[in-house]
Amino acid sequence: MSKLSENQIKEQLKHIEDWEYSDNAIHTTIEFSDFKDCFTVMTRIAFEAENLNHHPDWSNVYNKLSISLSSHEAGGLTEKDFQLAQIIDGIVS
Ligand SMILES: C[C@H](O)[C@H](O)[C@H]1CNC2=NC(N)=NC(=O)C2=N1
Repeated sequence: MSKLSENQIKEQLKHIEDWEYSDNAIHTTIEFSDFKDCFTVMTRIAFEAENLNHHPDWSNVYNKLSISLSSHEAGGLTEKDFQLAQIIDGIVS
């Protein structure tokens, strides 16, 4: 999958909520009421990521989940990153 141009990235950013673009990746932090809720969502995201064969760089501390998406093989952002971001938005909203 090919790396998106800056203009394509700008267009794609309109379709996702609460993600910021920096360092060739998109990032978000989500807060839950507790660890159990957070890990439940992480499990759901993990199944979607496997399905897409596209995986988040993420970290979790108690009720907070920080996610960065980029396409390692393309060395930047591809449509898959935005596809997964939209799926994550759907799971958390
Ligand atoms: C072999 C397999 O297709 C690759 O390693 C996939 C798996 N998941 C991936 N996830 C992400 N975020 N970027 C990749 O380039 C990537 N590549």
